[in-house]
Amino acid sequence: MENRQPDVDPAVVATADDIAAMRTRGAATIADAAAKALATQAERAETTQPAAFERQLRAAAETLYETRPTAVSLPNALRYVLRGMDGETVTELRATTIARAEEFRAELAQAQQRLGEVGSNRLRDGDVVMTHCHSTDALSCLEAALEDGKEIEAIVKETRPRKQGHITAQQLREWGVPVTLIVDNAARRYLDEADHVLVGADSIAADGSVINKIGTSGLAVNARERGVPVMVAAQTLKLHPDTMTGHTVEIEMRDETEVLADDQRADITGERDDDGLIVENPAFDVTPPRHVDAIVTERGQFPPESIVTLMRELFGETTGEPWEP
Ligand SMILES: O=C(COP(=O)(O)O)[C@H](O)[C@H](O)COP(=O)(O)O
Repeated sequence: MENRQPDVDPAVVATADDIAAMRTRGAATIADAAAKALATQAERAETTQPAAFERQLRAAAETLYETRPTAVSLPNALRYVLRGMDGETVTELRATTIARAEEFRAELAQAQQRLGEVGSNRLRDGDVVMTHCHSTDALSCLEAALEDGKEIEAIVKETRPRKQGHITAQQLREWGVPVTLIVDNAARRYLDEADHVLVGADSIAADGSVINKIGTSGLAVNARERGVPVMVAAQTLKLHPDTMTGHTVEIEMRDETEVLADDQRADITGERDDDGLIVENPAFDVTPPRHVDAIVTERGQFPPESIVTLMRELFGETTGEPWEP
């Protein structure tokens, strides 16, 4: 990523690059990395002027924010850290910002653990869980169930085009969970063997819609038809405050080469200079609340339609750009 903000520390630009290129990915992990990057910016900001310090922190937040548009955990993390930036001198501003970032990261880890315990209560000994993509919140539920001594098996969807299902399979095998890895197209067939669908979320809208990895909505529709409950594991950090005032969540469109490499495109188009072949690569989709049974958060589980009550309690009615004072 080009550093258009001259005062932004190279470490922050590197974090932003990692998020944009998906070397750092998944909503909670992105939020954690962003908070850490703001702490680094605070540590390294070279100025004795409080106003300049604040400007640098806001520029760093903007650089991080511009990486990927869908996971609201990113602006929520930036907003949380910047709201803790307080003091009359650079020394005070630095200390409060770093402390706030550390607090955010600790709370993130705690929330994930608490959420896992709640989600685990929905799982019974011997259950088979179908997963989509790789979600640390969803995995936390499985980890807690295993710690409770429950035997769990998993059917893991590959998750084209980036195959994050492999990361899920790797983690589950490390924990000793029997894993059946399937291509996405086989999900409906294998739903007959599943007791739960368990996914994470990048954002949750005020009406209870769940925005998660592309393919989640189709899976949820099929699960409903098959009578398999759909559980969404999402810390309250995934609640999207702007949706309370009618905004929609932007769905990231990624590069076509993730779907079709240049040589594969050439195989299709041959010698033609073919602009009639269009490849679309949306990274996320929207699952309507009627296809979701429960949203599991660190504050308990909620039917999707009631999530707005929690959002109002947590965010009030006002938001703005994360870097705005
Ligand atoms: O859709 C994805 C990741 O998409 P990508 O790979 O494109 O970032 C995950 O389900 C959510 O981010 C939740 O993850 P977590 O529970 O870890 O926050």
